[in-house]
Amino acid sequence: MEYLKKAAPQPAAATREIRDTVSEIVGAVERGGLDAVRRYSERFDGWSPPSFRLSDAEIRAGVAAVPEEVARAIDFSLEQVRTFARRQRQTLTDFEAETLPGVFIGQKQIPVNAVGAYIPGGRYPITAAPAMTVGVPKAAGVPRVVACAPVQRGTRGINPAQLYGIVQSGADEIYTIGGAQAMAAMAFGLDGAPPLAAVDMIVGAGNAYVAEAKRQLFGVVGIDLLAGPTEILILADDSADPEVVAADLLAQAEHGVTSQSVLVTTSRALGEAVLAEAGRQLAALPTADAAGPSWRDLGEVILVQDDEEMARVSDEIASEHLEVQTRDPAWYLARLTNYGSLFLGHNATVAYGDKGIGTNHVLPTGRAARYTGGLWVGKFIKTVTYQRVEAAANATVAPPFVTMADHEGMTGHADSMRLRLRPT
Ligand SMILES: NC(=O)c1ccc[n+]([C@@H]2O[C@H](COP(=O)([O-])OP(=O)(O)OC[C@H]3O[C@@H](n4cnc5c(N)ncnc54)[C@H](O)[C@@H]3O)[C@@H](O)[C@H]2O)c1
Ligand SMILES: N[C@H](CO)Cc1c[nH]c[nH+]1
Ligand SMILES: [Zn+2]
Repeated sequence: MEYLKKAAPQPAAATREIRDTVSEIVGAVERGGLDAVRRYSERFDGWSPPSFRLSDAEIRAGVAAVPEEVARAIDFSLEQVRTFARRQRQTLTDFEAETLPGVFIGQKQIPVNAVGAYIPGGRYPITAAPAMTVGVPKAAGVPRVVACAPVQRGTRGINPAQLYGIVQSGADEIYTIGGAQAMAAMAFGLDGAPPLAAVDMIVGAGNAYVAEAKRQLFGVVGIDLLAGPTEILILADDSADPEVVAADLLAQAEHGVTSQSVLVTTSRALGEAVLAEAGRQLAALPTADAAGPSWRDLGEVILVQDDEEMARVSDEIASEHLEVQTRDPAWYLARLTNYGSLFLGHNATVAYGDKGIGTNHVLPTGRAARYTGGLWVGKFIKTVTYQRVEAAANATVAPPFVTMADHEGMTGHADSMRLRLRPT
């Protein structure tokens, strides 16, 4: 393995300042409710409306500003994401098995009752975000989905295209609240007129304060996963087009200076061509863009011997997004084990996934793909279990379990089971 370009060491994920600020905000919202939310909203966003919850009239006025072509594109994206989520939902089934005569063990799929979805603002108000975090829980059958999004800087509301996406995705309540205070508000609930009833789970991507709030609120509520700065890894051989590979690396570098873009290749010629091409594409950008520093500091090009070594390095990196631009992508589909989402062949691109080809764009970062996949319909569904036992089966199951409980000294447990052996 040889580095044709090596990244600088990654900055630490959450600084003490962020942890302390978020801890203060979360504590204040828990104790002070709406007053605390208003205080932080004024401080960080200059935003203090009479009510944080959008009325029907405000929603109508907001979405009226969305160009028709943009609305149709968002509809298309939402439809793709919903279609795939519904197909995934069908893979989660209830069943009951008779594991011993008279012993019935079953599982049931129950949607979470109330979900809070955070829709991030930012330099790029991402219009596919509502499909991922509102549309998918709705496809799971979640009865109540609350959406929170920050006020768009310099305006008096949520970005209209994001608001359109939130509405079309089926949100039941919409609040113009951003940051850690939004996450805490959804987790603890707010008194007010109308009140915001606490949810059971909070999901979605956002800045470092939003991610840290999710981490601190885990336990009070469930969370989806900790989705940090975007990453891309491309595996390519000499069949790949350097212009396409460079464009795909720089597309994710656009997310910000903490985004990592890595190419692993079996071809020195391709690696060198991609480096030259990335330089050319960056120079052609109209403005000084985040992609520049991100690629310069965190971009990496690694040369390997063969497909097997390429797969081993890829599994070690465990990237959020993984593109395979080789002659035989099917071999990689069968071989690879660690990635958030896989993009197979020369036509598939992370950007398609980002904008809503069907898979979710909230994905594990920072090597979390070693142990989890991304957000999906199953995250909003609890697979719960049950047992039913017929009287005749007590004679089979009670004796070994009573023996175990007696051996452990757990007399209460033993008695609970012995009682089932009494003649009726
Ligand atoms: N992984 C994904 O799927 C994905 C998608 C879209 C956006 N993102 C990320 O979302 C983020 C959007 O950035 P953003 O910050 O503009 O929007 P945001 O919506 O994540 O956060 C805005 C809020 O941050 C809070 N905030 C700002 N400065 C603060 C401070 N000093 N102390 C406490 N709170 C503060 C404010 O309350 C504000 O409402 C980016 O980091 C982007 O990479 C990720
Ligand atoms: N790449 C981001 C995290 O998967 C999502 C996104 C949406 N639009 C652009 N990018
Ligand atoms: Zn992206």
